[in-house]
Amino acid sequence: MAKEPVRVLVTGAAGQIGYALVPMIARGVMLGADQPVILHMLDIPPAAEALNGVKMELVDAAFPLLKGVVATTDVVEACTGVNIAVMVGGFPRKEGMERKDVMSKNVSIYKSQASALEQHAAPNCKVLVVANPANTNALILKEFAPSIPAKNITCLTRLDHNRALGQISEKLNVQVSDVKNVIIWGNHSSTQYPDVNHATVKTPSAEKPVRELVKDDAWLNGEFITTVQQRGAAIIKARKLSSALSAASAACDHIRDWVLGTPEGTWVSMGVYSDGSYNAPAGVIYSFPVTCRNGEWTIVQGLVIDEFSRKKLDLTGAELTEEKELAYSCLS
Ligand SMILES: NC(=O)c1ccc[n+]([C@@H]2O[C@H](COP(=O)([O-])OP(=O)(O)OC[C@H]3O[C@@H](n4cnc5c(N)ncnc54)[C@H](O)[C@@H]3O)[C@@H](O)[C@H]2O)c1
Ligand SMILES: O=C(O)C[C@H](O)C(=O)O
Repeated sequence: MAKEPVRVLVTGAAGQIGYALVPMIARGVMLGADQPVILHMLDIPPAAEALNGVKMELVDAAFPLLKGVVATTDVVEACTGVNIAVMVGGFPRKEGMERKDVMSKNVSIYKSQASALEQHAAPNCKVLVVANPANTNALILKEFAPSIPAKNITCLTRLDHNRALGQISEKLNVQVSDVKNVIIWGNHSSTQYPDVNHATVKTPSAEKPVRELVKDDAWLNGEFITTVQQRGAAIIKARKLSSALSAASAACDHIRDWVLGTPEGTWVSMGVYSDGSYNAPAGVIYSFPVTCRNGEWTIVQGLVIDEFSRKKLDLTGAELTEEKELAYSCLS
């Protein structure tokens, strides 16, 4: 029997991530090749015409899984009945700006959209915040939507996770699909800590630790980390626009693994409401290694954190605490 369609909201759908993301969702990349979807697309009035153009293209693409499209500038209409909300709407970072610089513009959007989601989304709606500052926008959304369970509100650090996999794959000249269990700790910002201490590569004989294969701790503790931390800025410099296709693809990976589960023996990175695991600050949205099963994520526990890593986990945690304060000062 055919499955009931799932309603997926994409805010900022007329923007560049939106343009890459909505066809992926309509093709089944996010929820599976047998899962019909109804797309809800929200943007602001100046983008209404462009949004309608995206809707026209979705119709023209004749996606078999796409059972309906709502394209609107009305936040209530956009949020009504949605099962999944991918929050991309906001102002992107331009060259030379830190993600914090876009804070005041974006947190107020997340405060008001929190209420709309709380009141109108389907029960148990899963929320992924992509727009920067992603962790803090997600935190504000959580704080101003108190009836949505905290476990349902996440932010995107899967792009950073995938970037780390990509760097290791390039360095070792192995397939990216053979690399797993990197971790992004903390903030989706230049203080994030891409950690390979538990990462492995599938080789013809066995799964081997990344450190053993790379045999270059100076690179792993230096250039590798800064490359991943600065990748967003490098893309902006090269494209004069922030990453879009990789961000859209990572958003699909994030939701797919959350809903359908992570493969056995594999974890992924998600920004989730911190319970203080690994002595990260509690009460911020912090990126942890997680596994997912039955639509729920669980933080992987018991990983050994060495002294080098400890400092980096603390640094990115301190930035999130500071961002939280800044966000509240922007809102007051
Ligand atoms: N977390 C990540 O890994 C990651 C990666 C890439 C980009 N980003 C962030 O994602 C966001 C979107 O990037 P983009 O390149 O698509 O930007 P964009 O400017 O192309 O698109 C953003 C869209 O949001 C719309 N918008 C603005 N305010 C809105 C509101 N109140 N409600 C609904 N829509 C609204 C704009 O009109 C625009 O169409 C930015 O904040 C960017 O920094 C995050
Ligand atoms: O760096 C940015 O602002 C864009 C995005 O967050 C990215 O990581 O590509």
